[in-house]
Amino acid sequence: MSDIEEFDPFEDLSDDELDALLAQGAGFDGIDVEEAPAADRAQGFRSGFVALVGRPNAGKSTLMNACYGQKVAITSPVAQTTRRRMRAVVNRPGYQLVFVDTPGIHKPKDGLGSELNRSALSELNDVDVVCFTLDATKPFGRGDAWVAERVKQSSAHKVLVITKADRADQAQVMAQIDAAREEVDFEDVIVTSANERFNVDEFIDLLCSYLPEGPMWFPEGMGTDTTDEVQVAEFVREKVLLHTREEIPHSVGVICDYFERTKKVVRIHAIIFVERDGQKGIIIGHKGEMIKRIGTDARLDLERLFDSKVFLELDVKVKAGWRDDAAQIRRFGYAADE
Ligand SMILES: Nc1nc2c(ncn2[C@@H]2O[C@H](COP(=O)(O)OP(=O)(O)OP(=O)(O)O)[C@@H](O)[C@H]2O)c(=O)[nH]1
Repeated sequence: MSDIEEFDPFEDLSDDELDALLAQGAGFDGIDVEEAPAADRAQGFRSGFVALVGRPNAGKSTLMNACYGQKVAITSPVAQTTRRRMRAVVNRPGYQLVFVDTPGIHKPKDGLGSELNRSALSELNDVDVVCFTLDATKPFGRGDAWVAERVKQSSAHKVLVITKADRADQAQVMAQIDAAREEVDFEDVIVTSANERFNVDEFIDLLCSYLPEGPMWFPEGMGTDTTDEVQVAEFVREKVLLHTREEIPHSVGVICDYFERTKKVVRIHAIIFVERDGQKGIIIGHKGEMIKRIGTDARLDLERLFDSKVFLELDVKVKAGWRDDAAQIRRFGYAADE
């Protein structure tokens, strides 16, 4: 066994050691926006934060990626894919928009679910614009009304964003708009399809029109404040979500505990945590086929992301009941105040 394989942040490290590791960026968001470098800008520069909120699966992450022009947040058909507030910076001449993708707001079934809700709701008053994302293909339900009620209480500008218009007819879209408008007095409504890039640029222009005068929060060229280790953990988790079914996706947490970039190659080690031995067996698969598939798919994505050859090594470990354990949720980086 190599040193890397023996490394387990949950079992071998004290809390202090783990904190020191995390401070270096292992698995967690790195930059505090408050301390982000603010470049001097000519007067009239406008900037601000835009939160995408809505039910799980509404298409928030896909829309943010489309606005950014590259994959920064993972997406999947599995509800509650997003567990971290991911930020993506979009620059336009005279403007800087910082998108904040939030976890889908839902009725929580465990500690993790409650934490995800807290994380999403905490953004509502911390941003300049709140975008209520509403899936055009699903009828407006009680869950949507609940989210709408929270949006209504936000002091930010409010925009209704209908998503997945490519899969809905006009009557469905109109019904969604009418239902949402019954709940909230939106300042604007826009119908989009991230998949077909329909109204994506128009959406960005619309958001820019709401931005207050402000500094450049992130230097040009910095697209996200997410660390390499967080990107790795998220991309690996996405492949688990895409290749597994039923309870597995919700039981999985991933941490990247080794990341080394040289001129020629990126070497990575990540651990996939599940809650039960049976789940570990499913992730590994018959003769290791499943873990191999997850690893290959994640590696291909990471090679694109880092524009480099990547060596990715994965381990699978069991951490029973982590979703109801606040300390573990925090260690994965899924806590609301991360
Ligand atoms: N047809 C179509 N599908 C879309 C579009 N946008 C998103 N989807 C699909 O909808 C599903 C959910 O998308 P996500 O972007 O992960 O949704 P989310 O709101 O971030 O979900 P959570 O992480 O659960 O909060 C995925 O299967 C996407 O491919 C779109 O414009 N058109």
